[in-house]
Amino acid sequence: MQVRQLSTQDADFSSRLDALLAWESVSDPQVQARVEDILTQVRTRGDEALIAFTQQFDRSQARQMSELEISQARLQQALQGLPDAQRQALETAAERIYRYHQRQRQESWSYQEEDGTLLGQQVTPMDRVGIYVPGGKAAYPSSVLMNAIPAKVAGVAEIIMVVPAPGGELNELVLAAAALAGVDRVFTVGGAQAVAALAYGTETVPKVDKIVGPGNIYVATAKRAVFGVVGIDMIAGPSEILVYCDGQTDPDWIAMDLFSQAEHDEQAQSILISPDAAFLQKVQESVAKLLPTMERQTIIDTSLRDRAAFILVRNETEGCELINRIAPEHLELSVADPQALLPQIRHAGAIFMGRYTAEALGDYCAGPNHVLPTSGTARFSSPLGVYDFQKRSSLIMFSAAGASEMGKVASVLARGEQLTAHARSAEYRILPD
Ligand SMILES: NC(=O)c1ccc[n+]([C@@H]2O[C@H](COP(=O)([O-])OP(=O)(O)OC[C@H]3O[C@@H](n4cnc5c(N)ncnc54)[C@H](O)[C@@H]3O)[C@@H](O)[C@H]2O)c1
Ligand SMILES: N[C@H](CO)Cc1c[nH]c[nH+]1
Ligand SMILES: [Zn+2]
Repeated sequence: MQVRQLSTQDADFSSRLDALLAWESVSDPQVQARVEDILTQVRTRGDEALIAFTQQFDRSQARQMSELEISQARLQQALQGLPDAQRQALETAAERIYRYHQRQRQESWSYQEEDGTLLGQQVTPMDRVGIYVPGGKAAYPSSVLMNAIPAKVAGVAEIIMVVPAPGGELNELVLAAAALAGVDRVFTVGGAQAVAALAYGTETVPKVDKIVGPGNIYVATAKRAVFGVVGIDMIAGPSEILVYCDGQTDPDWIAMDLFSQAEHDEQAQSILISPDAAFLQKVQESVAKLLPTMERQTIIDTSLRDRAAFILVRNETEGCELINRIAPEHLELSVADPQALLPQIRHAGAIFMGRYTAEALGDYCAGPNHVLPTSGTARFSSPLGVYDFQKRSSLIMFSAAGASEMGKVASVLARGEQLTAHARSAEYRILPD
């Protein structure tokens, strides 16, 4: 297995990189068309279509929605039945995620002007959110915690979770994580049909205000399509890792870090950038050596073949420019002094600093959220956080004196816009001299 080798000095470097990064390279017209059809069917036929797609894509035997909902008693049973080591690991991760996210909570604020006018912002939690927990090619109890804990910290009243259960098989850790995090309802449906059910509502699945969470390209494409009907957090599609290395880290470590994201999905993307050509070659040798030892060799192999690249840069500055252009979901700065590089990094979902900071720790238990923007959307999106579950309303309360003063300003501007009802509404409140 030879990973694609690029150099910034190649004449066609830019176009080859663009092709490799393009959203359309994963969400192609067939995916788009299939997702559109699924959304329409679930919107118009509700539960019936949801059940049919779950049979088709997840090999489910279910004939009615009651078979696709997991009771609270079953969630608790999963939590009580966990082996000690798993329960402890889950609780440690949950506690660290909770502690980190508590710092993100935004509070309402206001201030008063000299004439008594009050201005401010009232922060309120969302009423009902849908969390997508992936489950096609792997089970993700960690994603239950990463989705639900910030929603809880924000004070969301009702959390509806969807998770596919291929072949009808339930994952005990996923159910236990839902119990631990306090999820209100769990439906074992996935893919675009689950996104549609949450966005439009069905006879059984309640319509939510916002859908958050990661998923494969069908999920990411569906979330993008329903935005506007509901809120979404971001595009959190197939995983990505970009490692920048000065050439001094053990090449086996770097190869495994690249595998760690490639093993999620054939469409995951792993990129290594270095100014050291000999090091890139060494990592290539580590890839060849380690790949046959991997349980998910086939997925990793396809992902590396189709979507990976090793990129030779002239120097560190050029490396940082390239990082910002790619705007990866995960960035590892595997260098002696990562903090010195930090000021040059503007676009990355999460930045893992230093040779010891394997991205995998962030996936489970560092504390920050692992739901992160992909496909270059880290240019304008942030990690999932408490702020995704909070809304802000502006607060405005004029005193009589304040309304009089600002009434004069508003009147001039309104008349400039030829909106006389606006002008006269403001003028009524102007105090006589
Ligand atoms: N960016 C992030 O924050 C983040 C975090 C965790 C995981 N991930 C990504 O989430 C994804 C999880 O993917 P997964 O597949 O394991 O689980 P998933 O739950 O995202 O997708 C499974 C669903 O995809 C649908 N599907 C699969 N093939 C289909 C087809 N041919 N036509 C229509 N629908 C189809 C099915 O409905 C199935 O239920 C991976 O890409 C992983 O990299 C991203
Ligand atoms: N790397 C994923 C985000 O792209 C998150 C995850 C969960 N479990 C393992 N990894
Ligand atoms: Zn991962």
